[in-house]
Amino acid sequence: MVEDKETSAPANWLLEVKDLACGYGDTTVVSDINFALGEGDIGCLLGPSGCGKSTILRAVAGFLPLQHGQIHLAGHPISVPGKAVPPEKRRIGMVFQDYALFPHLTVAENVAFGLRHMDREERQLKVTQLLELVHLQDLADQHPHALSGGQQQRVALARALAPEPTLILLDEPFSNLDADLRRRLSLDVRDILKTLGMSAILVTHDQQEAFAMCDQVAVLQDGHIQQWDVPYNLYHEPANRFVAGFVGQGGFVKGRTMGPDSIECELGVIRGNRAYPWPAGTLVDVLIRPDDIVFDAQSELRPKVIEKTFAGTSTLYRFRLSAETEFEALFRSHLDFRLGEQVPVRVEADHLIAFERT
Ligand SMILES: Nc1ncnc2c1ncn2[C@@H]1O[C@H](COP(=O)(O)OP(=O)(O)OP(=O)(O)O)[C@@H](O)[C@H]1O
Repeated sequence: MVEDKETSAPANWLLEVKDLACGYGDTTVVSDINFALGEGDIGCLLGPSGCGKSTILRAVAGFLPLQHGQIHLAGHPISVPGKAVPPEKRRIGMVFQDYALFPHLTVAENVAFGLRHMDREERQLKVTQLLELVHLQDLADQHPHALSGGQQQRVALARALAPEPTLILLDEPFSNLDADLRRRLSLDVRDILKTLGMSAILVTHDQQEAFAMCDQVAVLQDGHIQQWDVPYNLYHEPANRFVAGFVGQGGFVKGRTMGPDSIECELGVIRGNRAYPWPAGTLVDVLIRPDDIVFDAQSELRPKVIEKTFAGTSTLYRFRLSAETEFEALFRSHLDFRLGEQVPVRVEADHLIAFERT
C-alpha cells in the first residue's frame, strides 16, 4: 500500500481509494482517506479501537455508501459519485473475526458454498485444492463445531478464496484466538495469500500481527491516516508522536537540540541519522526504544532498575535515572540485574526521533 494523493498515480494499482469520507447517517467517521494497493500486496489498517478501521473496510466491501471520494478495483470504478457496485458483484472476499461458518454444513460444503455454479467434479477438485492449501484436507467431512478456532478460521479463509476474488478483506480475523495461535496463523495466512499472489487488507489493532503479516501498514487515529509505510519505517521513522507511541515500545525523554542531528538529554548526547530544522536550544522530547539502550560496563550513566519483566531469551528492564527520566531497555536474559541495582548503560541509537516539546 502506498500513499496516493496524486492524480498522476500509476494506473495499475489493484485497489485505489481516493479522498474517501464515510460514516453513519449524518456523522462522518473517516475522512481524507487515500491509499493504493498493488497486485499481490498485503496492506493493513492498524489503529486503536474506534478509529475507523472497519468503517473503511465496509466502504471497500460495498456495505457502506461513501459520503465523498472514489474507490477503484482492478481498474473498474466500484464506488464513484452516482454509482456503487453492490457487494456481491465486487469480487471481494471477506473473513470476519467470528468465522461466520454455516454450522449445518461440513468443512467441504462450507468451502463449496460459493461454487454452486460449477459442475460437481470441478467443484470437488477446487474444494480439495483449497483444503490442501489451508492444511485441512483431513477434516473435510467434519462440522465446524468439531474444529478449533484456528481451524475454523482457515475454513473461513478457504471459503472466501474459493470464488477467486480479486481482493480479500480480513477484519480482525485472529482476535478470538490465543496469542500463540494468533502469531502462527497470521504467518500461515500470509504464506497462503503470497502463494496465491492474492491481494488483501487486514484490519487489526495488534501491531505485532500487522508487522508480521503485512507489506505496508496504515496507522489510523480518529478517522485519519497518520502514516503508511513499511513496518521498519513506522518503527524507526514515525511521522508523528501518535505513531511513535502506538507502534512499538518506548517512551520519551526530555532533551534540547545541540545541532541539526544531535540532542542533549539526561542520557547524554544522542546523535542520529537525520537532521531537524529546529535551532540549537529547542526543547524536544526524544524517543527512546528499549533496543536503543545497551549495557556498557565502562559507562558512567547508572540508572536504577525499577521494574523487570523476564521473557525467556530477553528481559525488559525499566530504569529510573531521575524523578523525571525513566526509560526501558531490552537485554539478553543472561544480563541479570536486581530490582534497585544501578546498571551501567549507554544509548546506542542511530535513529534519532524527536518531536518539538509543546
Ligand atoms: N453501525 C454504526 N452506526 C453508528 N456508528 C457506528 C457504527 N459502526 C461504527 N460506528 C462508530 O464509528 C466509529 C468507528 O468505528 P469502527 O468500527 O470503524 O472502528 P474500528 O477502528 O474498526 O474499531 P474496533 O477495533 O473497535 O472494531 C466508532 O465511533 C463507532 O462507534
